[in-house]
Amino acid sequence: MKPFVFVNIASSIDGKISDESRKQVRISCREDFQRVDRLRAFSDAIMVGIGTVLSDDPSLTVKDERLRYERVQAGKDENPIRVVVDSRLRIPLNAKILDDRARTIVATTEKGLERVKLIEERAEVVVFGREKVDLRLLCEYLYKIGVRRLMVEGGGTLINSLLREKMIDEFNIYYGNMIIGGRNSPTVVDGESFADPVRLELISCQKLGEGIFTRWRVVYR
Ligand SMILES: NC(=O)C1=CN([C@@H]2O[C@H](COP(=O)(O)OP(=O)(O)OC[C@H]3O[C@@H](n4cnc5c(N)ncnc54)[C@H](O)[C@@H]3O)[C@@H](O)[C@H]2O)C=CC1
Ligand SMILES: Nc1nc(O)c(N)c(N[C@@H]2O[C@H](COP(=O)(O)O)[C@@H](O)[C@H]2O)n1
Repeated sequence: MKPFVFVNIASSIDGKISDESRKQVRISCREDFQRVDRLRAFSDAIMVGIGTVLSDDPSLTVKDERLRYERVQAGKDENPIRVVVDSRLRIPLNAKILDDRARTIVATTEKGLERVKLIEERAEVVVFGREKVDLRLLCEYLYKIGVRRLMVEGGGTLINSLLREKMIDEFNIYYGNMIIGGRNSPTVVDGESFADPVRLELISCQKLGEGIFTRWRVVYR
């Protein structure tokens, strides 16, 4: 069994999620950040790859105090669980994601065992796989500990692997009113191309702020 897995990501019109510096680019408008905050609040866990942690140093917390309050009223923690996929435990000890604002799970492999003790002082460490984190096992584990809605916020490398494993149920993509360009700028799905393109079904499409918010169901064949 696995959680319902959905991606939420902000893209430029040319499909880029950052520029060639790989630093965080503000693509979403105010309305979209509010939408993302609600989505976070209604998720049980939020997952990112270590590339995103090293580039953006995200906190992955719910920003709106009222939404955190509503979670507590519903018997949940203030913030969803944060999950980092990090094969070699490269996560910096001062990463915001390791602060005490939310429970954090760092998923690693047998290649990441050297730093386990250090990280375990700040987060739960789980080991699935030898070279890359086994995402299927990780998702099964998350389901076992009660995660039913898993929000994946990127980046493109992690999303590619999850798609190959047929783990993603839905994409929520906000297209901001900009072109970023750059052959080496990260995209929504990076890494190797698919021999047979992954097919999607459009669920909805709406103007939001200055951009477009789209939802897509993944159709695996
Ligand atoms: N615009 C947006 O909404 C967002 C943009 N970004 C951008 O994306 C970029 C980071 O993306 P990436 O470099 O692609 O890194 P990523 O966040 O996808 O992490 C990939 C890394 O995770 C590790 N990993 C472990 N097991 C893995 C597995 N089974 N499959 C895949 N990866 C595995 C590997 O070290 C791999 O290099 C940054 O520039 C960031 O700003 C990231 C999130 C959202
Ligand atoms: N929704 C959205 N729009 C953008 O324009 C973005 N650049 C991102 N980036 C994602 O948000 C994370 C930062 O989260 P915190 O504000 O630190 O909680 C970042 O790591 C990306 O995953 N998202």
